[in-house]
Amino acid sequence: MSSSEHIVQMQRVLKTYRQGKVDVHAVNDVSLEIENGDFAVLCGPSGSGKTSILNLIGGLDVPTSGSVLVDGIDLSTMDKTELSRIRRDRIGFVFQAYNLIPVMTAYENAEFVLNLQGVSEAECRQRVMETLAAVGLQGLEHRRPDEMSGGQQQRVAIARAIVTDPAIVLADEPTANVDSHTAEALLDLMQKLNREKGITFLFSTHDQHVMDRARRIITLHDGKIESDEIRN
Ligand SMILES: Nc1ncnc2c1ncn2[C@@H]1O[C@H](COP(=O)(O)OP(=O)(O)OP(=O)(O)O)[C@@H](O)[C@H]1O
Repeated sequence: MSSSEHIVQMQRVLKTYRQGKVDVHAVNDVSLEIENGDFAVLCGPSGSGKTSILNLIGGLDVPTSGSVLVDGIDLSTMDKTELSRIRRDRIGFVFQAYNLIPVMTAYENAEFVLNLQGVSEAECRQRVMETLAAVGLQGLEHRRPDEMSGGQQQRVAIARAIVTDPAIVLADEPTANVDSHTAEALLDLMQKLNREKGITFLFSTHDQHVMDRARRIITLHDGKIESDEIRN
């Protein structure tokens, strides 16, 4: 398989954190490739390295050694400005705690990054309205986060993550703060976006609902890949 079919390539990645006098290998010599268009899950016990891996792929953290390529770009060769541009333009993030800007409406939260990218007002409007409709928020554009349910807020977060047409969406426990009915609806939405728009999703989760939907389940233990199952 050529590298262009891999949206993520991690080669012999080590991430070591110093905790007091002890070195913790949060990611311990992990090599991992994620295919373009995949719907993949990182699972494993608490502390096994799921968030650390997402942070490395998302350019929020740098490896102690080894390399991380996203969409063919070696993140270690990027300076801070280039890295924040890659994060802004090529990677969508969805977090457990939604991380919306509280004083902004759903529309403004989804629009924010497009403004940073310098997209024209007319194009912004079209893309934001289309994306909010795609995540089922038509008519709620003017609501602020505190006027929406947890599930609706997470839909705004998903809209914000996909409105820029990223290479990959990294979702760190996206269903952890919603009830199981809402979790299923959010997963329906993300699966639809994956199927219809070809957006690659990589999740970290403890949630069986998420694992049940995954095309690939990568299980971590003590910073290492314990098993890697591809399902049809
Ligand atoms: N910033 C940090 N400083 C020190 N140690 C860290 C840091 N981030 C993570 N660790 C350690 O690295 C290991 C892996 O943590 P990580 O958060 O990646 O695990 P996780 O699988 O996402 O856990 P959880 O399911 O609880 O979110 C843990 O031992 C954790 O304590």
